[in-house]
Amino acid sequence: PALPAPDVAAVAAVHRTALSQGAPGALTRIDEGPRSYRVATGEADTAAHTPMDTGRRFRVGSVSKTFTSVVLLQLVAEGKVDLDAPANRYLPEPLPDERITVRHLLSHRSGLYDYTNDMFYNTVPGFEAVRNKVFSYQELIDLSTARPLNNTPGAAYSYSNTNFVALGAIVEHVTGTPVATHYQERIFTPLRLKHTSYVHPRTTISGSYARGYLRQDDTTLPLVDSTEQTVSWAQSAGAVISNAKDLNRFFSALLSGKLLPEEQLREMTTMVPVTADGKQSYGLGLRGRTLSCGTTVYGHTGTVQGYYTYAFTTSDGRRSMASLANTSNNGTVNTTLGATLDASFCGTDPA
Ligand SMILES: CC1(C)S[C@@H]2[C@H](NC(=O)CCCC[C@H](NC(=O)C[NH3+])C(=O)[O-])C(=O)N2[C@H]1C(=O)[O-]
Repeated sequence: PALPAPDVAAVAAVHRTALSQGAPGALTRIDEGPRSYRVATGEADTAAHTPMDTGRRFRVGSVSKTFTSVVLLQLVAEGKVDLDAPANRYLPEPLPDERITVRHLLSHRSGLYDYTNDMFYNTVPGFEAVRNKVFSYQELIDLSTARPLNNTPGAAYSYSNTNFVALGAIVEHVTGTPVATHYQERIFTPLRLKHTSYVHPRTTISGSYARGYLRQDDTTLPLVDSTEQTVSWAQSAGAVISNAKDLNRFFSALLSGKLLPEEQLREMTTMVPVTADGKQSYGLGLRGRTLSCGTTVYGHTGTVQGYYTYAFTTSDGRRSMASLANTSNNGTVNTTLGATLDASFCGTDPA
């Protein structure tokens, strides 16, 4: 059945609410075949008072995990990696539990502790301590394995950046090629994602971009401009830079079968509920959300210092939406921004 037309006025209202809650700016772009709907609100740069526009690039955070999952699943299709083999078969140094499989990493069921819980316990000091640091994959994995597993491998869903750092290490160890090359040759170039890049450990964003503003734990203090950073604390778990048009093209291509063979796309989109109401689910590097109108959309969310992202598409990839608010450490804004999904795919304000 055809989806109702996007409610662009409702998208604009969501943006205005996000700004009232502390976001300097917001943008949403919806693409459906040749049609696009664009809404930009507030400022991309609060010092220069530059207006936000929907073409601006931004750090996508954990939306990067879906790019990493596509690379990994292409390697599975090429027979280079077995989803249900122990991850240790493909790693230079072993994880502490042989039972952790590649599939456990992709579905956040390994139990590996998320080192960012400690790294960013104090938001701004934690960020300032790492914003110019360069980590190896192994250093990040070691931070995680210094703590016990959250759960027996496979026994529970427990989201952890460590999983997608380990997957980046697997890609590089198995192929001898950096993840940046795989992203470029397997995804960015074939899909003509001209505004998408992986430039770790460079700290600057090229072209036209939105600056990001991190809210302090003492919310009475001013926002911190967090735009320039290596994102080395995340790498294959969060360091991709893109824009709304490219994210829409990526998720549309993915769900319409242009990036993975049918078998691997079926594995990726085999979703497991992760909330009690069953409205949120996780597959392999892919989030599912069932909206107020009953439509389920597939994509990922992202939180990186100064940037909240939602990037989702319909099960057939016909309609895609990407939304950004250029602030973070502000859960109210993050929740508010999520209402662009209902406005974009259900055509109504959320009930
Ligand atoms: C599961 C998430 C939400 S967290 C995970 C990843 N982002 C991070 O792990 C960064 C966490 C610290 C970010 C920082 N917060 C603090 O420092 C709080 N003390 C801020 O808000 O900028 C990402 O992206 N994922 C999101 C996702 O997948 O949606």
